[in-house]
Amino acid sequence: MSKINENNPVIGYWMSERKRQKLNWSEFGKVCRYSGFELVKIDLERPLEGQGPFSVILHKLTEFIARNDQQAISLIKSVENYINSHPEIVVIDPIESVKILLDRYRSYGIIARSRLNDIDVFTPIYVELTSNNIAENIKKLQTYGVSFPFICKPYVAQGTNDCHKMALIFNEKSIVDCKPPCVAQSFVNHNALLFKVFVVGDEYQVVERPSLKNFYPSDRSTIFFDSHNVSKSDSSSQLSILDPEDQAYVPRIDDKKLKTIVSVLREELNLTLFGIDIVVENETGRHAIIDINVYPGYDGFPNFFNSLMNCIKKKLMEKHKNLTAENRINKTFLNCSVKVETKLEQDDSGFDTCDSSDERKHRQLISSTSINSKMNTVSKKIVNRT
Ligand SMILES: O=P(O)(O)O[C@@H]1[C@@H](O)[C@H](OP(=O)(O)O)[C@@H](OP(=O)(O)O)[C@@H](O)[C@H]1OP(=O)(O)O
Ligand SMILES: Nc1ncnc2c1ncn2[C@@H]1O[C@H](COP(=O)(O)OP(=O)(O)O)[C@@H](O)[C@H]1O
Repeated sequence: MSKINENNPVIGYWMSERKRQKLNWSEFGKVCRYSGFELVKIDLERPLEGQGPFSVILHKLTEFIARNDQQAISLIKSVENYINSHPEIVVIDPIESVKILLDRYRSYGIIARSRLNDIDVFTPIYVELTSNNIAENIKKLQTYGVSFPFICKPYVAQGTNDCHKMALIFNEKSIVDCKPPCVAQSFVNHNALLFKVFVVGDEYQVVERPSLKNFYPSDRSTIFFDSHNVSKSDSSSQLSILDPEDQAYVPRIDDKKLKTIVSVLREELNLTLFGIDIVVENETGRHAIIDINVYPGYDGFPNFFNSLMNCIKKKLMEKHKNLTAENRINKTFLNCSVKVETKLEQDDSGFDTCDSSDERKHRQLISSTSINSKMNTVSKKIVNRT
């Protein structure tokens, strides 16, 4: 086992204590040490500048990004500033991409506009409701074609206490149960089976989870539920028990489609760690994406930490390659400029070509590129590749 020394690249991370425990994160510390990395928890209350240098920053800051108070805003701002002034660091994942996914309306828009349409993968019809005016909401639902029953989902997708509190609405008189701002989305019958896809860079794993049973428009009153009581691996909600006539049919996911879904969304979202929730519509077999999550729980993903390590190494290699290329381009550019200046002025141009800031950044990264030689130390297992 390699020993940590000052030259070892550092992975700075931040996630809540709850998530650390859920993931059994100290095991990842061992995987890091084994691969020659040091894993250090970032102290968000201190300036980041003094805590590095980091080769990688891995974070789940959704609870701060989702909050709108001054303290959370300035905390995220300072992390963003630090990241912006250190382009040599691999960031998993870009805060800008995370922000998009925390907004359900925006993430559905990305799916709806993507080329997933071409393979008949869709997001169920949705509309945002921002007002408490019932007549206005009825009109909006009709205009956009949202049908009964539909699910009312809080605007914010992750990171708050209320973001998993949903309402299943069966008729017009219950529209009063919508709590704007929210997204109203047509309910797709899918025989209570949810396919959860966990993505780690170019690897992914699909697990099956319980989901809501089939529902139809009716006079019944609204069903309020917390999604975490329905679709976790150990959930056993009454809402998931199929009616006897539905029990024979078992939805299947199409592996080819799944592969395309993952590769299109990786590209669209610019994320490394995310989860996609898919249901397969009864009768048509069409695949509907109903939710995308930032840095999910990976419950059921075999050897998640090894995959995460492999992914980090690949991303460092890519970053190294890009910075080297950028550096080469800059050098060429500088050389040209120097030549032009020399020609024009027949004089010392004043350019300092030997220690550009890019080169300094490059050196900082490369001090950690003993990484290259460590590329193959982690056993490579798993799964499907995009
Ligand atoms: O693991 P965490 O940080 O508790 O976050 C959960 C988790 O990502 C969970 O995903 P999954 O592992 O069950 O797929 C997400 O659940 P949903 O798919 O039901 O949305 C949650 O959104 C995350 O919760 P949080 O809102 O606390 O970020
Ligand atoms: N459009 C939909 N059609 C059918 N069922 C849905 C739909 N959207 C959500 N669900 C059900 O509600 C649950 C929670 O919805 P989801 O959007 O994934 O919320 P969360 O982000 O809280 O997990 C899903 O696991 C699924 O059972």
